[in-house]
Amino acid sequence: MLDLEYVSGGYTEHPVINDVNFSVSPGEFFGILGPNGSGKTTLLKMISGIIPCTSGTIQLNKRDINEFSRKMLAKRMAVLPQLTAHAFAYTVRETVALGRYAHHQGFFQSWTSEDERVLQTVMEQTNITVFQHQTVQQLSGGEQQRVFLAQALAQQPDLLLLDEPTNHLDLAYQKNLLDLLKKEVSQEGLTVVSIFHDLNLASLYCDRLLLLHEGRERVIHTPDSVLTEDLIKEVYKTNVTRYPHPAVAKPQMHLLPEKVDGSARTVTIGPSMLNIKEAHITLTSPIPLRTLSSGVCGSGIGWHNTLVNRHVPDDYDCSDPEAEMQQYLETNGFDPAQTVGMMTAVQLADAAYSLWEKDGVSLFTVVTAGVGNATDSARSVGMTHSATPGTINIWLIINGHVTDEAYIQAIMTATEAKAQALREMDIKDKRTNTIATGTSTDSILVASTQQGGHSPYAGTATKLGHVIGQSVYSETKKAITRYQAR
Ligand SMILES: Nc1ncnc2c1ncn2[C@@H]1O[C@H](COP(=O)(O)OP(=O)(O)OP(=O)(O)O)[C@@H](O)[C@H]1O
Repeated sequence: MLDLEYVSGGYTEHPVINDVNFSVSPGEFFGILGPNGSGKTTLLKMISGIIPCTSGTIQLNKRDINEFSRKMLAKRMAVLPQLTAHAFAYTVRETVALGRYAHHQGFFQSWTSEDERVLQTVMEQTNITVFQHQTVQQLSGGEQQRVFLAQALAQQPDLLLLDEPTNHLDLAYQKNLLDLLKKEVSQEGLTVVSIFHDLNLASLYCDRLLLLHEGRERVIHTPDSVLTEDLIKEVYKTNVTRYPHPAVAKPQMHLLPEKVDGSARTVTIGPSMLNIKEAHITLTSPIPLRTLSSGVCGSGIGWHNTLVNRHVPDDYDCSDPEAEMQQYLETNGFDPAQTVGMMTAVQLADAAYSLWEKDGVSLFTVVTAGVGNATDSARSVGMTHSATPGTINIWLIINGHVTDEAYIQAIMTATEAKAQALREMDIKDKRTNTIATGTSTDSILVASTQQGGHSPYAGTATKLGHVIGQSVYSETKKAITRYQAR
């Protein structure tokens, strides 16, 4: 529906836009990205006909935009400009009603019931009906933005051009506006071409992205292909880290701030930070640790500075252990937002721990172990619960910088070492009478300071993996021996 071929142009004899080519299909949400001054607004002005091309062609529905009268173009294409100071004192209703002008035959055509229906619909969609009798200049920046979007929607265009539509909008209205546009795109066939500064919003909402660099197209593709660390670093000249959105299959880019405060000091997590009491073992780190855990609280991936392994009675039974644990942490002065919390019925005085420093690896390993619920994972039938305590909780805190792969391999290596300790100690699944591989309620945490030495991998072929395997094997055996002696 929109085709640009070798488009160049700008404000002076030196073009801002150079040889840009792309096509947008009907019903597509197309995003334009690029650093300040890369030519995004200039390109949008050229598409809307405000600035002429010095070379190349812009076609709308296979017709050159220069062949359209202003009014004909306004019926097909609406523009939501970057918000500027609006001095005029029209009411909100009057401002939105101006959007219907393109649909009127002559200047004096009377207001029709269809005009009124569209006006009411777009004011409701943008949530501005309550302001309709106020003047635009009485509104906040975000409210004004919604009024001008309503005006653009009132034009009922096929193509909507937007210049940073979420500028001035709070979080909820950013989402509302983009959800509304997406709905118009997918249900009504509207085509949207929008400039974005927020790469993550562009990733979430756009079907394809054009990345402009110094007035030229650097790449046009899906968010997955455009939002790569290398491309963004090259074009925006800043370091970013790419991560998947936790709930949507779209990439998200995270800025990496310079370390300018005391967080740059190197910390070694070790036994001096461990506090073993009858009720709980805690480890308090002076810096947040990057954690991956199966704890009751703080599970999954996160950053936490407190680790808690709490003693519960053997008959502990609770319908909502997460809420109960949260309550426990708060009551005992821990901030649940910064804490990974686990539980065990074993006596915490029997915990085994050591700081392992070997081959350039520094690892603090803490294990509490009971084997009352020992289970052979190859033959398990689900939760088993005996009268004796039976959980193995393992903490691995790496004094170093590790990758996501290394976190996963660390869990794998630790689990293998735990299974080997159980095998050598002849710990059996009581139900099957086969060697146990763990217990039915085991938990694990891998944490790292993300400072110092870098370990990309933690499988058994690596130095880190070697130390993880040895330490888990050895501390698990020690903890089980103490448990059995009790
Ligand atoms: N009216 C104008 N007259 C002359 N030059 C202009 C005009 N408007 C913009 N420019 C120049 O054109 C270049 C591109 O500007 P443009 O506004 O298109 O960039 P942009 O990518 O939209 O930037 P931003 O992200 O800052 O909004 C800049 O170098 C700018 O100085």
